[in-house]
Amino acid sequence: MKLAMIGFGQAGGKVVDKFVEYDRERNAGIVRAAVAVNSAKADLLGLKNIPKDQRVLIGQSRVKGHGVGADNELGAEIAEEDIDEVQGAIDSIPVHEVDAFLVVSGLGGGTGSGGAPVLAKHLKRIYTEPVYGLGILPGSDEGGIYTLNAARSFQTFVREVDNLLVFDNDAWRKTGESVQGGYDEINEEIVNRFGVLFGAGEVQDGQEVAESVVDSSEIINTLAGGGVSTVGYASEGVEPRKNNGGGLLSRLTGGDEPDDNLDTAHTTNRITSLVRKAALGRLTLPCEIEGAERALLVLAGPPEHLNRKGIERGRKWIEEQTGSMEVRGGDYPIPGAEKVAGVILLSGVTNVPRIKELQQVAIEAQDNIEEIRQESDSNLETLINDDEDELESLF
Ligand SMILES: Nc1nc2c(ncn2[C@@H]2O[C@H](COP(=O)(O)OP(=O)(O)OP(=O)(O)O)[C@@H](O)[C@H]2O)c(=O)[nH]1
Repeated sequence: MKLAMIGFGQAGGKVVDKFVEYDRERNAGIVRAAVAVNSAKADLLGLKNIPKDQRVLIGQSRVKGHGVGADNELGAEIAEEDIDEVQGAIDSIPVHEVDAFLVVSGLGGGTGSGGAPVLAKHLKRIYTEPVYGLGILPGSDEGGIYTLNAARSFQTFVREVDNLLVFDNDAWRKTGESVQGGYDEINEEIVNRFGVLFGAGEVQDGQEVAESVVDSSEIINTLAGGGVSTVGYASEGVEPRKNNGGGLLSRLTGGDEPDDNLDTAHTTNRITSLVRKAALGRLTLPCEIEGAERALLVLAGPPEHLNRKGIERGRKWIEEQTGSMEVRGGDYPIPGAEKVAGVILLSGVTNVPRIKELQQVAIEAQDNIEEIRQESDSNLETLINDDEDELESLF
């Protein structure tokens, strides 16, 4: 499907920048337009692929291009104040050619955390196309203020978008490695997973169209109904069939190769196991899949390694696991690809212990911050006033 992507804040900008690169390399046709919005000038300068005239600096009069320093209330305020400048960049997007908007942001900081929900609300008011969010949760080692920001932003963002796709940095941290160091790899993972998902339904001219190919309306219908979504992914390398599959020998022998049945069974089994691995492995937002309201299964790879039976079996299995009656599924044929990938979008998930944990830590952080603020006020009073109150201030 064709998206207008808007990256808000540093993480959002970097991820959208990477999406543009992914799209260009694979000719995937997902990113119809890309915009970056930030209150920090340096972050915008660091981007490589988003066109310069599509990078919007907001809040200049308030923060002079230096960012909001993890103050997401300020982030929300300046987004509201400068929404016309953001709209200016969006005005140059041929919106009639996009299927949806995707607002991408890290939820732990200030600019994106506060600004992304404001932008989503604005877009929904103006356009009829769906507005999705891609929200990135901070690592649990990032500290109280990031957790508090994320919990408040999450709550607001979910309400303002048609669906919030979530990626949890914490679940993707490698052991012994700080989240900071691993961002490049993490961003690669984000773009890869969501790239395959959104790339489905965007068949390019001249590309093969399988009978059960996923259409972008199936992605939209899976996301419709709102709430929170998570994505599972698994892949397996395959030998691209040499181009003589339909070549001279096979044509001379009538087309069918003798081991075709065996191949079909093998392909079906591979798909079934990929579906299980994708659903039971690491999700972008770890959660219980039972109770997910809707799901979409996409099998991407060379057409000769995809088959309807495998997808049907996978779909049934997901129905059993989630208890959902709305499980869609289909192919995303990529001729010449060297792997088969199974992607599962689980939409409307509600059993998410990670969010409950985040909220708990956020409430503690909020209480602590308030306590420390009060204490520090009284400590300062004690410091600056002499014990017997004998001194008088000048004015
Ligand atoms: N996945 C991923 N997460 C990131 C990246 N950079 C930052 N983050 C996460 O995003 C959160 C918010 O950080 P930023 O996006 O840098 O913040 P900002 O929106 O620019 O806001 P301020 O810097 O406070 O003005 C952090 O807590 C990290 O968890 C990145 O490149 N990839």
